[in-house]
Amino acid sequence: MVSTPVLPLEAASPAHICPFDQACSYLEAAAKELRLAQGIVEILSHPRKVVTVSIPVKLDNGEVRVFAGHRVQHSDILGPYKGGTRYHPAVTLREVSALAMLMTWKCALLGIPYGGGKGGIAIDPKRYSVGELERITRRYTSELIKDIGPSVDIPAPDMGTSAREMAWMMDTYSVNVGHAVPGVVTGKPLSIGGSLGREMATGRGTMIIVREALADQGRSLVGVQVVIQGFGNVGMAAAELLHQAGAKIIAVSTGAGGVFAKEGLDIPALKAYAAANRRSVVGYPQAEPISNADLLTLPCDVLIPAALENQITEENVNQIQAQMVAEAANGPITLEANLSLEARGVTVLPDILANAGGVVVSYLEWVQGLSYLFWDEERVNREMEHLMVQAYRQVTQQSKLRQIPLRLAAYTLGVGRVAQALSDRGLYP
Ligand SMILES: NC(=O)C1=CN([C@@H]2O[C@H](COP(=O)(O)OP(=O)(O)OC[C@H]3O[C@@H](n4cnc5c(N)ncnc54)[C@H](O)[C@@H]3O)[C@@H](O)[C@H]2O)C=CC1
Ligand SMILES: O=C(O)CCC(=O)C(=O)O
Repeated sequence: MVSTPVLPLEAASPAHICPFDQACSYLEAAAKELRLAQGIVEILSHPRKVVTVSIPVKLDNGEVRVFAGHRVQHSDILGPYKGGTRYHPAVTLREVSALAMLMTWKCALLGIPYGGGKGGIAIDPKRYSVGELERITRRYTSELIKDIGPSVDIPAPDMGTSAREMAWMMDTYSVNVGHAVPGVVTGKPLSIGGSLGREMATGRGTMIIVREALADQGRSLVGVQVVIQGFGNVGMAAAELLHQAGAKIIAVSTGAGGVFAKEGLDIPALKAYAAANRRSVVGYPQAEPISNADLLTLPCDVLIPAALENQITEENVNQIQAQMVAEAANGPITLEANLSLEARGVTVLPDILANAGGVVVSYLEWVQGLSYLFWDEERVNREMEHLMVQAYRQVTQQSKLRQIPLRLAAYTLGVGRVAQALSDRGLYP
């Protein structure tokens, strides 16, 4: 359906795992369900702006390297572009474009006044010193100076970045424009206008959505067996909060491998172990080692992929034994695998709902900053929970009303709101 090649810089990856093609397929499915006009779908199938920059940086050893950085602005129909900044070696323009599109539907679904954007640098941050990462981040920000801003495009952390990178971005932007602009990024340190609760927000949101979905099945979190792939910002927060709520986290993993304990892991102890071991859980003594592949297929009540895209594919979907999969990561299930899980009656809680807690608290951070009024953590968490539960209820109602799976229900809500705004603004001829 996409008629013009808007992402000419790279060849598409194989169709079944190209994240941008997958994102377009979900858009098309929602558009078909909503019977949207062809022109609207055509407009929404293309990112509005695609920026790729070269980032030349002198490394500590004197060598000069050039990294590729991207920022994709998918839609600003509902407000400024909003979305994280990813540092990972597998970052490509097509991946960032897919993630930007997901942000558009996510913000619309949650009812927050943003469009969708995403950024990324193709780099393995673990291989660079703090000084090198700072120089790379500052140069990336300088290159984007005309494209970002508190009412234009507001970056935040994603995989491989954190409050530290957001502080460098905020400082670089502020120095360039000549005055402090805290609202140019969210997920900042508290010292420069960050919000309480942002660090745990994405994992907290996932915990809330899993809790609500279990409650709809007449179950509580207590004693529920959970497996989590990824033990970074999102996976660790989800693990901690689910553990506190009485769930049994039986396995978690990082890129280097995972750990498994049938009776449940001691999450605070594992967190301390990872903090002392370069964020890896490998070698944690109170559990058995397990590979990332085997972890995904463990029998459990809830599987939470919280790392990369395309982890549950046609190859392993038939081995997935979880009764519920909550997508804390963006796009961890391929199109075909998703259909297969849905056909088997597995409850799939889609990314644009299950990981929306992060952008919701980013929004609350932006609102607090703009109003120069900062809230306590209890209020931030309460406001976030309200928006998450409201969106969950809307998705389940839509699913029942239209007799469609939760993912399509979430997409019809997100896409439908953007399409309505597009039409109301008169941008559709
Ligand atoms: N940080 C945020 O606020 C948000 C993040 N997300 C999504 O959540 C996912 C994770 O992001 P973060 O936790 O922020 O990243 P992070 O960089 O803090 O942590 C990533 C974790 O995944 C692990 N990992 C990497 N490759 C892996 C592999 N092949 N197998 C298993 N584990 C692997 C890493 O070791 C690390 O534990 C991403 O898909 C991101 O887009 C979604 C919404 C908001
Ligand atoms: O907090 C934000 O603005 C964006 C978070 C994000 O990148 C995501 O939800 O995928």
